[in-house]
Amino acid sequence: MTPYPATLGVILAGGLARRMGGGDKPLLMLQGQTLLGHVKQRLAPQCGCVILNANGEPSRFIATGLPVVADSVPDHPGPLAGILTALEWTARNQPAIEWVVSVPGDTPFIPADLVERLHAARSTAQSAVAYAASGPQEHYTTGLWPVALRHDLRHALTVKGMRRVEDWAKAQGAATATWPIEPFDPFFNINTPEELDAASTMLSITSLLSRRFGNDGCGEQEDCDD
Ligand SMILES: Nc1nc2c(ncn2[C@@H]2O[C@H](COP(=O)(O)OP(=O)(O)OP(=O)(O)O)[C@@H](O)[C@H]2O)c(=O)[nH]1
Repeated sequence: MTPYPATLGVILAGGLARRMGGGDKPLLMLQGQTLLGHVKQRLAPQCGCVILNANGEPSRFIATGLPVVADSVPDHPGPLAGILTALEWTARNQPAIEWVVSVPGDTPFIPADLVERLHAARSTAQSAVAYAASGPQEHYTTGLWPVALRHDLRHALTVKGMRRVEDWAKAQGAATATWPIEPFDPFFNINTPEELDAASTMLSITSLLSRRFGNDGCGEQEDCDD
């Protein structure tokens, strides 16, 4: 039983990965596991269920065991489309769940207390939404969004032409939850081959630390029917 309301997790993998040279960046391998596998392993214990937002042929993600949901608006308008897709999917398929947390598929070190602290931040600030920060850096795509705001978001995206998650989050009076960047940034994200190498080094260090000092909070998720 979590100390916060039931929350669906969406892993955002709908981008074009241009800086990586295209292809499915979340399927790149990081020490024997895909980036998606790392993200899922950290997110699943925090959420009632997890879905994958990705475009194109869904069968290439079959090994993840996650429901794959394509953008509900056309032409790759950016991560807001992935958030909208998850809010609408949840309203349709998991009507008892009122919250969605979004995490990019290229961020393999998300914290084990992500969802708990995002809920705490929006509840303390009495805000409708919350997003993550680390040190001075804000991570708008790692955020907590109420399913009830799906109509507002669809309007912002398709009628007003809004594109930046930052703009929509701030229009809702977003709260922020901030994590330290020492010993490393838990929202380190991978855009280039060099950053994939850096992540491998970071993973070696965290594995060593968790073997020495204990559990890293990873576990299994419940079933998530679509
Ligand atoms: N659903 C959806 N997600 C997107 C879209 N564009 C980007 N994203 C996701 O938003 C997050 C941040 O995206 P970016 O870093 O801007 O794009 P990227 O595809 O990861 O990489 P670049 O193309 O190199 O910028 C990633 O999780 C992307 O998968 C989109 O049009 N639709």
